Amino acid sequence: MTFCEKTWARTAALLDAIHTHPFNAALGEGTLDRDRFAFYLVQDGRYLVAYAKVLATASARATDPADAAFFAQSAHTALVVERGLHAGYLGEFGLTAEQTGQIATSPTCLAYSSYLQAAALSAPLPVLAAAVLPCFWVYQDVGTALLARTSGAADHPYRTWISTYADPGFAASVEQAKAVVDRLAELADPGTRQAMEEAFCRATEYEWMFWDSAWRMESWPTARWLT
Ligand SMILES: Cc1ncc(CO)c(N)n1
Ligand SMILES: Cc1ncsc1CCO
Repeated sequence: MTFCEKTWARTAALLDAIHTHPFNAALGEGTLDRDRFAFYLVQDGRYLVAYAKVLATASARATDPADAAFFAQSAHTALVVERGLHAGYLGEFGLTAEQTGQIATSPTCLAYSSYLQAAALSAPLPVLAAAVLPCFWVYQDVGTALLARTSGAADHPYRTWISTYADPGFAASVEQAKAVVDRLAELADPGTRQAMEEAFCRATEYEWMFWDSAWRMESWPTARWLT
Protein backbone atom coordinates (compact mmCIF):
# COMPACT_ATOMS: atom_id res chain seq x y z
CA MET A 1 0.00 0.00 0.00
CA THR A 2 1.24 3.49 -0.77
CA PHE A 3 1.45 6.15 1.93
CA CYS A 4 -1.64 7.87 0.52
CA GLU A 5 -3.72 4.68 0.35
CA LYS A 6 -2.79 3.77 3.92
CA THR A 7 -3.45 7.21 5.36
CA TRP A 8 -6.69 7.73 3.42
CA ALA A 9 -7.94 4.40 4.81
CA ARG A 10 -7.04 5.59 8.32
CA THR A 11 -9.26 8.66 7.90
CA ALA A 12 -12.26 6.72 6.50
CA ALA A 13 -14.61 7.41 9.43
CA LEU A 14 -13.60 11.08 9.50
CA LEU A 15 -14.19 11.38 5.75
CA ASP A 16 -17.60 9.83 6.19
CA ALA A 17 -18.36 12.42 8.89
CA ILE A 18 -17.33 15.16 6.43
CA HIS A 19 -19.62 13.81 3.70
CA THR A 20 -22.61 13.52 6.03
CA HIS A 21 -22.05 16.80 7.90
CA PRO A 22 -25.23 18.94 7.87
CA PHE A 23 -23.37 21.72 6.00
CA ASN A 24 -22.49 19.39 3.14
CA ALA A 25 -25.86 17.65 3.17
CA ALA A 26 -27.57 21.04 2.78
CA LEU A 27 -24.99 22.22 0.21
CA GLY A 28 -25.78 19.16 -1.91
CA GLU A 29 -29.54 19.59 -1.50
CA GLY A 30 -29.23 23.25 -2.45
CA THR A 31 -31.06 24.15 0.78
CA LEU A 32 -28.08 25.62 2.61
CA ASP A 33 -29.02 29.11 3.71
CA ARG A 34 -27.18 32.01 2.15
CA ASP A 35 -25.93 33.44 5.43
CA ARG A 36 -24.10 30.24 6.24
CA PHE A 37 -22.70 29.92 2.71
CA ALA A 38 -21.60 33.57 2.67
CA PHE A 39 -19.96 33.12 6.08
CA TYR A 40 -18.20 30.03 4.73
CA LEU A 41 -17.00 31.93 1.62
CA VAL A 42 -15.60 34.79 3.65
CA GLN A 43 -13.68 32.39 5.89
CA ASP A 44 -12.60 30.28 2.95
CA GLY A 45 -11.36 33.31 1.02
CA ARG A 46 -9.04 34.14 3.91
CA TYR A 47 -8.04 30.51 4.27
CA LEU A 48 -7.17 30.25 0.56
CA VAL A 49 -4.97 33.34 0.62
CA ALA A 50 -3.01 31.79 3.51
CA TYR A 51 -3.04 28.39 1.82
CA ALA A 52 -1.65 29.84 -1.41
CA LYS A 53 1.25 31.36 0.51
CA VAL A 54 1.86 28.00 2.19
CA LEU A 55 2.00 26.36 -1.26
CA ALA A 56 4.33 29.10 -2.51
CA THR A 57 6.61 28.38 0.47
CA ALA A 58 6.48 24.66 -0.34
CA SER A 59 7.54 25.59 -3.87
CA ALA A 60 10.45 27.64 -2.55
CA ARG A 61 11.54 24.77 -0.29
CA ALA A 62 11.14 21.90 -2.77
CA THR A 63 14.41 20.41 -4.01
CA ASP A 64 12.89 18.76 -7.09
CA PRO A 65 12.12 21.42 -9.76
CA ALA A 66 9.03 19.46 -10.91
CA ASP A 67 7.66 19.55 -7.34
CA ALA A 68 8.53 23.27 -7.11
CA ALA A 69 6.61 23.90 -10.34
CA PHE A 70 3.62 21.91 -9.10
CA PHE A 71 3.39 23.80 -5.80
CA ALA A 72 3.84 27.18 -7.52
CA GLN A 73 1.12 26.34 -10.04
CA SER A 74 -1.22 25.21 -7.24
CA ALA A 75 -0.55 28.42 -5.30
CA HIS A 76 -1.57 30.38 -8.38
CA THR A 77 -4.71 28.29 -8.94
CA ALA A 78 -5.78 28.65 -5.30
CA LEU A 79 -5.58 32.45 -5.65
CA VAL A 80 -7.45 32.44 -8.96
CA VAL A 81 -10.21 30.30 -7.37
CA GLU A 82 -10.38 32.65 -4.43
CA ARG A 83 -10.70 35.74 -6.58
CA GLY A 84 -13.14 34.24 -9.08
CA LEU A 85 -15.44 31.87 -7.22
CA HIS A 86 -15.61 33.78 -3.97
CA ALA A 87 -15.91 37.26 -5.44
CA GLY A 88 -18.54 35.92 -7.88
CA TYR A 89 -20.80 34.49 -5.19
CA LEU A 90 -20.36 37.37 -2.77
CA GLY A 91 -21.16 39.82 -5.57
CA GLU A 92 -24.27 37.82 -6.44
CA PHE A 93 -25.32 37.97 -2.78
CA GLY A 94 -24.79 41.73 -2.85
CA LEU A 95 -22.16 41.68 -0.11
CA THR A 96 -19.67 44.53 -0.25
CA ALA A 97 -16.02 44.33 0.82
CA GLU A 98 -16.96 46.58 3.71
CA GLN A 99 -19.63 44.13 4.92
CA THR A 100 -17.44 41.06 4.58
CA GLY A 101 -14.59 42.94 6.28
CA GLN A 102 -16.73 43.14 9.39
CA ILE A 103 -16.90 39.36 9.73
CA ALA A 104 -14.14 38.24 12.10
CA THR A 105 -11.87 35.42 10.97
CA SER A 106 -13.21 32.43 12.91
CA PRO A 107 -11.12 30.56 15.52
CA THR A 108 -11.14 27.44 13.31
CA CYS A 109 -10.15 29.30 10.14
CA LEU A 110 -7.30 30.94 12.03
CA ALA A 111 -6.23 27.66 13.63
CA TYR A 112 -6.14 25.73 10.33
CA SER A 113 -4.36 28.57 8.48
CA SER A 114 -1.87 29.02 11.32
CA TYR A 115 -1.19 25.29 11.51
CA LEU A 116 -0.31 25.18 7.81
CA GLN A 117 1.73 28.38 7.97
CA ALA A 118 3.74 26.95 10.88
CA ALA A 119 4.34 23.73 8.90
CA ALA A 120 5.42 25.81 5.90
CA LEU A 121 8.11 27.52 7.95
CA SER A 122 9.28 24.79 10.30
CA ALA A 123 8.22 21.25 9.31
CA PRO A 124 10.37 19.04 7.08
CA LEU A 125 9.23 19.38 3.44
CA PRO A 126 7.64 15.86 3.31
CA VAL A 127 5.54 16.73 6.38
CA LEU A 128 4.50 20.03 4.80
CA ALA A 129 3.51 18.18 1.60
CA ALA A 130 1.38 15.75 3.66
CA ALA A 131 -0.24 18.63 5.57
CA VAL A 132 -1.41 20.42 2.39
CA LEU A 133 -2.75 17.25 0.72
CA PRO A 134 -6.15 16.91 2.47
CA CYS A 135 -7.09 20.36 1.20
CA PHE A 136 -6.83 19.04 -2.36
CA TRP A 137 -8.10 15.55 -1.79
CA VAL A 138 -11.01 16.12 0.60
CA TYR A 139 -12.47 18.87 -1.60
CA GLN A 140 -12.22 16.75 -4.70
CA ASP A 141 -13.88 13.87 -2.86
CA VAL A 142 -16.67 16.11 -1.53
CA GLY A 143 -17.07 17.95 -4.85
CA THR A 144 -17.50 14.79 -6.92
CA ALA A 145 -19.92 13.24 -4.40
CA LEU A 146 -22.02 16.43 -4.39
CA LEU A 147 -22.02 16.69 -8.18
CA ALA A 148 -23.41 13.16 -8.44
CA ARG A 149 -26.25 14.20 -6.13
CA THR A 150 -27.01 17.51 -7.86
CA SER A 151 -26.79 16.60 -11.54
CA GLY A 152 -30.57 15.92 -11.64
CA ALA A 153 -31.52 19.41 -10.43
CA ALA A 154 -32.10 21.92 -13.25
CA ASP A 155 -31.34 24.92 -11.11
CA HIS A 156 -28.92 24.55 -8.24
CA PRO A 157 -27.66 27.61 -6.31
CA TYR A 158 -24.31 26.03 -5.48
CA ARG A 159 -23.56 24.31 -8.78
CA THR A 160 -20.68 26.66 -9.69
CA TRP A 161 -19.00 25.96 -6.36
CA ILE A 162 -19.54 22.20 -6.68
CA SER A 163 -18.32 22.13 -10.30
CA THR A 164 -15.03 23.83 -9.35
CA TYR A 165 -14.08 20.92 -7.12
CA ALA A 166 -15.64 18.17 -9.26
CA ASP A 167 -13.66 19.43 -12.27
CA PRO A 168 -11.38 16.86 -14.01
CA GLY A 169 -8.57 19.45 -13.99
CA PHE A 170 -8.81 19.65 -10.21
CA ALA A 171 -8.82 15.82 -10.01
CA ALA A 172 -5.59 15.79 -12.07
CA SER A 173 -3.95 18.20 -9.61
CA VAL A 174 -5.04 15.94 -6.71
CA GLU A 175 -3.35 12.97 -8.44
CA GLN A 176 -0.17 15.04 -8.82
CA ALA A 177 -0.24 16.08 -5.16
CA LYS A 178 -0.68 12.44 -4.09
CA ALA A 179 2.22 11.37 -6.33
CA VAL A 180 4.50 14.00 -4.76
CA VAL A 181 3.54 12.90 -1.24
CA ASP A 182 3.94 9.18 -2.03
CA ARG A 183 7.40 9.77 -3.50
CA LEU A 184 8.52 11.87 -0.50
CA ALA A 185 7.12 9.21 1.88
CA GLU A 186 9.11 6.47 0.17
CA LEU A 187 12.33 8.42 0.64
CA ALA A 188 11.53 9.46 4.22
CA ASP A 189 12.86 7.79 7.37
CA PRO A 190 10.27 6.14 9.68
CA GLY A 191 10.07 9.13 12.04
CA THR A 192 9.40 11.55 9.20
CA ARG A 193 6.86 9.15 7.71
CA GLN A 194 5.06 9.02 11.05
CA ALA A 195 5.05 12.84 11.21
CA MET A 196 3.64 12.92 7.65
CA GLU A 197 0.79 10.64 8.70
CA GLU A 198 0.03 12.80 11.75
CA ALA A 199 0.05 15.95 9.59
CA PHE A 200 -2.33 14.41 7.04
CA CYS A 201 -4.73 13.32 9.81
CA ARG A 202 -4.58 16.67 11.61
CA ALA A 203 -5.29 18.61 8.41
CA THR A 204 -8.24 16.28 7.70
CA GLU A 205 -9.56 16.97 11.20
CA TYR A 206 -9.31 20.68 10.42
CA GLU A 207 -11.24 20.09 7.20
CA TRP A 208 -14.16 18.66 9.23
CA MET A 209 -13.85 21.51 11.72
CA PHE A 210 -13.91 24.08 8.92
CA TRP A 211 -17.30 22.84 7.64
CA ASP A 212 -18.59 22.58 11.17
CA SER A 213 -17.44 26.10 12.08
CA ALA A 214 -19.19 27.46 8.97
CA TRP A 215 -22.38 25.59 9.90
CA ARG A 216 -22.27 27.14 13.40
CA MET A 217 -21.06 30.50 12.00
CA GLU A 218 -18.41 30.26 14.66
CA SER A 219 -17.37 33.41 16.46
CA TRP A 220 -14.93 34.22 19.26
CA PRO A 221 -16.46 33.49 22.70
CA THR A 222 -14.44 36.45 23.98
CA ALA A 223 -15.67 38.98 21.38
CA ARG A 224 -18.15 40.59 23.77
CA TRP A 225 -15.33 41.83 25.98
CA LEU A 226 -13.57 43.70 23.22
CA THR A 227 -14.88 46.80 21.51
C1 LIG B 1 -10.88 24.76 4.04
C2 LIG B 1 -10.61 24.43 2.63
N1 LIG B 1 -10.00 23.27 2.34
C3 LIG B 1 -9.74 22.94 1.07
C4 LIG B 1 -10.11 23.78 0.04
C5 LIG B 1 -9.84 23.39 -1.38
O1 LIG B 1 -9.27 24.38 -2.05
C6 LIG B 1 -10.74 24.99 0.38
N2 LIG B 1 -11.15 25.85 -0.58
N3 LIG B 1 -10.98 25.27 1.66
C1 LIG C 1 -5.94 22.79 -3.53
C2 LIG C 1 -6.56 23.85 -4.28
N1 LIG C 1 -7.69 24.40 -3.87
C3 LIG C 1 -8.15 25.31 -4.67
S1 LIG C 1 -7.15 25.55 -5.99
C4 LIG C 1 -6.08 24.39 -5.47
C5 LIG C 1 -4.88 24.04 -6.21
C6 LIG C 1 -5.20 22.98 -7.21
O1 LIG C 1 -4.86 23.32 -8.48
